[in-house]
Amino acid sequence: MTPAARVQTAIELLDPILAGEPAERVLTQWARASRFAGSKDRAAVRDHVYDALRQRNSAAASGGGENGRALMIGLLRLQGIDPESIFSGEGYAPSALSSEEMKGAVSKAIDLPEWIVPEFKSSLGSDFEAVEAALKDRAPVILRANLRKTTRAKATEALSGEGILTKSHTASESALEVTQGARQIRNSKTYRDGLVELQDAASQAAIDLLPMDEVIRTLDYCAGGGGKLLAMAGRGKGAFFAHDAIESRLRDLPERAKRAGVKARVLKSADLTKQDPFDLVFCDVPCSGTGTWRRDPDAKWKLTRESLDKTLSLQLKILTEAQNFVSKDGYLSYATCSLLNCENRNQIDRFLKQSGEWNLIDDHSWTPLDGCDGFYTALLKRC
Ligand SMILES: C[S@@+](CC[C@H](N)C(=O)[O-])C[C@H]1O[C@@H](n2cnc3c(N)ncnc32)[C@H](O)[C@@H]1O
Repeated sequence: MTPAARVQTAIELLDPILAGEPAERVLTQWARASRFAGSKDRAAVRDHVYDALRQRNSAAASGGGENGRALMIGLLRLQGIDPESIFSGEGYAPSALSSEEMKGAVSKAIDLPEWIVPEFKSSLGSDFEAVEAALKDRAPVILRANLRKTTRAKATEALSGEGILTKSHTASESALEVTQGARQIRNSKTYRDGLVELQDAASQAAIDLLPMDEVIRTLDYCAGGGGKLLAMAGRGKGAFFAHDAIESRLRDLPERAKRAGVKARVLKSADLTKQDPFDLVFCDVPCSGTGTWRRDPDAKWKLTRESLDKTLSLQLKILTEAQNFVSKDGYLSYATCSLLNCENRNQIDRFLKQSGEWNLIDDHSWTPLDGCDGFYTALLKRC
C-alpha cells in the first residue's frame, strides 16, 4: 500500500469507530478482509487510527470536522505533514482537498472528554497540562524480566541477541523499555521461553511495593489475564491462587503461567470460602482505565459519567468482599490503572472509614510523567 492508501484506509476505519464501533474490532475485521495488506501496512494503518483517536479534539480542530477524513487531515497537520501532499486523488489516495479543507491550520485542544476535565484537574493539580499532553503520545513498549528465570541484565542480553534492543527503566528493577524491535517480541525465543513478559513499568513498580518476602499464600482476587499474579510470583516463593468473577477472563493464565514457570491454582468464586485465609489478597479492580488511555485511546471517548459511577461502586464492593479472605495478620492490596483520585486514594479513605478494621500502610501513584501508565496502589493491614 502507498502511504496515501494507508491514510485513505484509516479514514474509512475511523468513520465506524467514531459512530461507536470498537476500534480493535474494526481494525481486526479490516485486517482479516485485506489479505493484500502486509504487516507494515497494518501497523501503519493502526498507528494512524490510534494517533487520530489520541488527539481527537486537536485533529478535529485542525482538520475542520469530526469525521474520519477531517481527523486525518488534522492529524497530518499536527504531525507537520502538509495534507495536500497525501490527498492527491490519484490511485488509492484520498480525493484532493476542497478549498474549505485547504483553509485549516494547526489548532491544539484538550484531548479529553469535556466532562472529565474537572476530575483530571483536581486529581493531577499542577501536573494536569503535562499529563494531558503526554496522553496525546504513544506509550512505550515495556517488558518485565521474569526474575524467577533470569535477571534483567541476562534478559537484556538474550533479547539483544535476537535484535530486540532495550534499556533499563527506572521505575522497577525488572522493567525494560524496548527501543528497537518491538514487533518481534512475541515471536522471540526469549519471550516464548518465559524470560520476559509484556507489562507496563508502573504495574511492576506496584508489585515491588508488596511484602512478597513475608507472604506464603497469595490470592489475586481480580486476576484477569494474570499479568499481576505472574509479576507477584516473579518476586515471591509461596503459593499463588487466581480468582476472577468472570471465569473466562482467566483463560490465558494457565499457558502464561507455564511459560513463566509459575504454579497458579485457579479458584472459582464458590470455592473461595472453602479455602484457608490468604496472607495477601491483591485486588486489581476494574477501573476507568484513564492511566492506559495512551494504549487504548478509543476507551477515552467511550467512558461516561454513568459508567464511572458504576465502576466506583463496584470497586468498593470488591474491597468489601475481598477483605473476608485475608488472614488475621495478612495484607489487603488495592490497585487501579486510573489517574483519578475518586478511584484511588478517595476510594481507600472511604473503605477505611466504612470498615473501621484496616490501616493504610503505604500507597503510591504513577503517571505518564514517570515514563509509565497511570497506576495507583494501596497496601492495607488490619488495625
Ligand atoms: C483490571 S482487570 C484485572 C487485570 C489483571 N489483574 C491483569 O493483571 O491482567 C479487573 C478484573 O476484575 C474482574 N472483576 C470484576 N468484578 C469482579 C468481582 N466482583 N470480583 C472479582 N473480580 C472481578 C474483571 O473480570 C477483570 O478481569
